[in-house]
Amino acid sequence: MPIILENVSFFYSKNTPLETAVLKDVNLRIEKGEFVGILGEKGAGKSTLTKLFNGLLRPDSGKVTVDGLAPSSKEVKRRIGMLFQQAADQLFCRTVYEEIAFGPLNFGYSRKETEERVFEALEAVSLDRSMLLRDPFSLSGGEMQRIALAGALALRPDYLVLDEPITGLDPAGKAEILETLKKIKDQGTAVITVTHNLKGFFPLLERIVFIREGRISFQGSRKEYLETENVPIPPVASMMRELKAKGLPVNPAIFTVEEALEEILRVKSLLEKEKTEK
Ligand SMILES: Nc1ncnc2c1ncn2[C@@H]1O[C@H](COP(=O)(O)OP(=O)(O)OP(=O)(O)O)[C@@H](O)[C@H]1O
Repeated sequence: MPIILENVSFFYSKNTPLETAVLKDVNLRIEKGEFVGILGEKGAGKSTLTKLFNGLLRPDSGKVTVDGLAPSSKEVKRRIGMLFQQAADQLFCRTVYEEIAFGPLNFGYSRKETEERVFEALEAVSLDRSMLLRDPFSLSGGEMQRIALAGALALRPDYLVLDEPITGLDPAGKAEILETLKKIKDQGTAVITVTHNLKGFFPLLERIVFIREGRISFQGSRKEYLETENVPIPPVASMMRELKAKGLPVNPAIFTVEEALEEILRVKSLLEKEKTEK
């Protein structure tokens, strides 16, 4: 069963002079196993939206359910793993082991079961067991992010919700997290990420939800997204669009640099063939 939002509206500081309507009549359904990108301008309401999924915030009107359960239930806290923007802010234990074990122990799993989950989660984020006794704060930004991710994975969530998970990481750290997320999704966990980083995420997204001023202004596939006006698109898609506008018969619905190269070479050989035939 999915995460379902029905006619959801949300205000900060409701019934005060500072009242701000952030989400307006949002309808959304996220299925298990999907890779969904939540995009939109700054302040559009993306982070607020994700906080409704697991009850960190409650809607002022409308309804949120997760597999038919209320977001405030403890089971939903297990089913939805959350990872916020600055992973370091989410870490607070003395060792990497304690950090990853925190969730399972808190949910009452035995020491043995917890240990199994710690090892499994560490493997999922491609880190070595030699790391377990390290102080999390002695790690690189990318490693810290992966430890925070492992902490969320140790509860074997059905949905992983991330807010700008690669912001601030170096290129190697970004690539590691993207690869890990792809693996997690391939194993059946839904990955839902708020991001401005289209370059990194676009090739992975199966569905895009675009928020504009608190409303969903678009939801659909990457291909449909690229056909939409007034939305930011990845640099590679923008280049293909320009080539098409210049009269080259390229397919503009391209998501990765590798595909772009292949498409450009295809068109090049097509044009050369046409020229020799004339
Ligand atoms: N705790 C809060 N109290 C009052 N207003 C808030 C609070 N958190 C966010 N807001 C406001 O709500 C609106 C939506 O914020 P939100 O963080 O959900 O947007 P966002 O789309 O995630 O933005 P960004 O891309 O900049 O992270 C913004 O105008 C923001 O200033």
